Amino acid sequence: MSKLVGLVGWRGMVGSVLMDRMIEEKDFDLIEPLFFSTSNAGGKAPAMAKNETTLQDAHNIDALKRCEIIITAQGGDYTSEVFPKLRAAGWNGHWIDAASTLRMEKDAVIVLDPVNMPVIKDALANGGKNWVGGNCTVSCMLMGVGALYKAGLVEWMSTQTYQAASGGGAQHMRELLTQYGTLNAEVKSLLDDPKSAILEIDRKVIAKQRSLSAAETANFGVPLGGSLIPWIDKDLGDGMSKEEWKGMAETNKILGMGEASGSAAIPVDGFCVRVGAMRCHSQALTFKLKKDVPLADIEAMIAADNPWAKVVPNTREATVKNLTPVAVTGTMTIPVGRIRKLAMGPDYVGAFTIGDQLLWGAAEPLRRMLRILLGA
Ligand SMILES: NC(=O)C1=CN([C@@H]2O[C@H](COP(=O)(O)OP(=O)(O)OC[C@H]3O[C@@H](n4cnc5c(N)ncnc54)[C@H](OP(=O)(O)O)[C@@H]3O)[C@@H](O)[C@H]2O)C=CC1
Ligand SMILES: N[C@@H](CC(=O)OP(=O)(O)O)C(=O)O
Repeated sequence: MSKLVGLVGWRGMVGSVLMDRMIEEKDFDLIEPLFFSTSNAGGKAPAMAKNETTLQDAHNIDALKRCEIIITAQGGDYTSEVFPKLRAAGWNGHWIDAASTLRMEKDAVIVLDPVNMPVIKDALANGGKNWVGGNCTVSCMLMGVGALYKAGLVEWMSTQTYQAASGGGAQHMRELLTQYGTLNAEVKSLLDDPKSAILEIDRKVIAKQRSLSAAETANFGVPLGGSLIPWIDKDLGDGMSKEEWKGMAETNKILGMGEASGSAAIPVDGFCVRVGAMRCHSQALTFKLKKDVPLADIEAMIAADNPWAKVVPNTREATVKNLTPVAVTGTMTIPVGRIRKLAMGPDYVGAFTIGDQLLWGAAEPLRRMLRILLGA
């Protein structure tokens, strides 16, 4: 008989991408899904439901306890509230979670199996039950350049990110587009007139950006359309943003290095910046390698690492065609381009990589963990 798999958060943004991927990969053929809701218990479950066609209350511990596996993309508050109660009630099933809440717990594994299958297998063998998707920027980065870490070549890495609006959630994506629309409307008549002065357009745009209404900046707090925000997530009070902190903490935990394993952590640091892209996170990487490795070898390692990492030749033509959020959105491909030795010395390598933060950055590692648990 198929395992009963609870699905929580399936209609949210991450959850919807997860459902689409599960349908595409025929994951529902392998499970008996039980759909939960925090807002519509008793309502009709989506079409993927088989025998269990009524939405269950996502706060009902007895209903959750029926499941052998639970996948949640409902959010951190939900995890904080429900997970401890469920475990305290004696539930011993597998918990697969998109939220960051449990990520750094000792008994949780950050799942990204093309990169850390040995870590996952080891945890499974030791009775592991808690599986958490990684931070989107970290997961996309490791899908692209994980080969260099696996080969033990990285002495340190610096990241400069260009993160999409979707990282904040659906409302942030809407807000970005609304701001773009407002700015366009402000100068539409001047744009329509080819003879109008560009500095007049520029003056009107900046005046509008500086006077956007509170409603138009409710989510980001400041304008993002035509601007950028060099701070993502909480202020840790030591000059670092929480998103920047995750870079080193999660990279090392995923790889089974650092605190988790008793080995020295690889330093990873840089700046995380929100830009006006929709759902792809991009990042410029600087590596200090432990030795001088020929570029061709680096490219070959990256290309051979997993079926999704694709080396983009370091030419203008290939880069502008293949290495942009517009090219990557909605695809599983993780292009890695601009790979070149840097002026600082032969051990210094630069690269630029992009990933769809809702696919490899959120949904995909979860459904792949489900497959691992199902042995399929
Ligand atoms: N956004 C991102 O980029 C990433 C998010 N995550 C994590 O995933 C979790 C969920 O994020 P995200 O998907 O952005 O959250 P959403 O806000 O899109 O969805 C969360 C829940 O909100 C409820 N909801 C209320 N109104 C609506 C509506 N109009 N449409 C859809 N759902 C609605 C749904 O619960 P119900 O059906 O019970 O009412 C849904 O499951 C978070 O923990 C986040 O940290 C992880 C990686 C990336
Ligand atoms: N913080 C990410 C999105 C996200 O949900 O991250 P995390 O899963 O680490 O909380 C961003 O804003 O782009």
